[in-house]
Amino acid sequence: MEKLSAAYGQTTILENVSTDTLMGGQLVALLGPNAAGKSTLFRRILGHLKGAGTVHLEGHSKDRPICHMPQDTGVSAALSVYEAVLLSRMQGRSLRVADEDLAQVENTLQYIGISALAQRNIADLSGGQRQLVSAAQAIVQEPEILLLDEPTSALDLHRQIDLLRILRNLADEHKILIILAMHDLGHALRFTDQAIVLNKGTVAAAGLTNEILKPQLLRDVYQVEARIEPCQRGRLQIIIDDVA
Ligand SMILES: Nc1ncnc2c1ncn2[C@@H]1O[C@H](COP(=O)(O)OP(=O)(O)OP(=O)(O)O)[C@@H](O)[C@H]1O
Repeated sequence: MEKLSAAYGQTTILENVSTDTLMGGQLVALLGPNAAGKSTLFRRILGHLKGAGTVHLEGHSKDRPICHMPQDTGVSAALSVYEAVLLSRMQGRSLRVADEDLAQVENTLQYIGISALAQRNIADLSGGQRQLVSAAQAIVQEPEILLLDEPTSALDLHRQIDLLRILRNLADEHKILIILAMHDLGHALRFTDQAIVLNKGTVAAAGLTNEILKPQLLRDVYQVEARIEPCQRGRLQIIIDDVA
């Protein structure tokens, strides 16, 4: 990303957002307070919003390499989970459904742990179940770049960890670049290798997650007094002492 900007009407939201080259195999946390511009940056990367700057995309092998899971996973269609995931798989492809497509839908439902929901109507699911279906709808497309907007916000603790492990695995084994807008800095420390911190539409910090998440940054960006210390098992933990 090179000097990206974006605006809604006359209101500038993103200014001069640049990053180092992001690579397949990385799980990148896109962090920052509410309204910092995370979802807007996804829209700008996808080209849904125009603005100055350039997104350079190199080395991809598909016509549609990027897949996006939006924050709002509201549903309107009366579809089963299986149909919804298959429909996502077929986006931008020929209308003929091949055996491979059906197999990929089944594999993805199993991978995400929602095979038992396959025949349920998506409108009847709980918020967390729906969020897992949305993740499946993105993953089933086998993208090379995956932009996920707070994909664990409706999940219980166990399923948050499950999904983050799945994403880590997708990045490691399938060399997908995954950018994950998220608020849980502990999860960011544990699962992601890189982080981009947005604050008021500009990049406050970017680099290795465990190098940039420091007390000073948490103070400046989140107005929180915190320490980052290893637990007995050596994992970095964020300990909040106070909020301004
Ligand atoms: N469609 C829109 N029209 C006008 N302003 C918008 C629109 N979408 C977002 N904004 C504004 O742009 C700013 C950035 O919003 P954005 O959704 O990108 O933030 P975010 O970092 O994803 O926030 P959150 O963590 O709360 O999801 C906010 O001030 C928001 O009100």
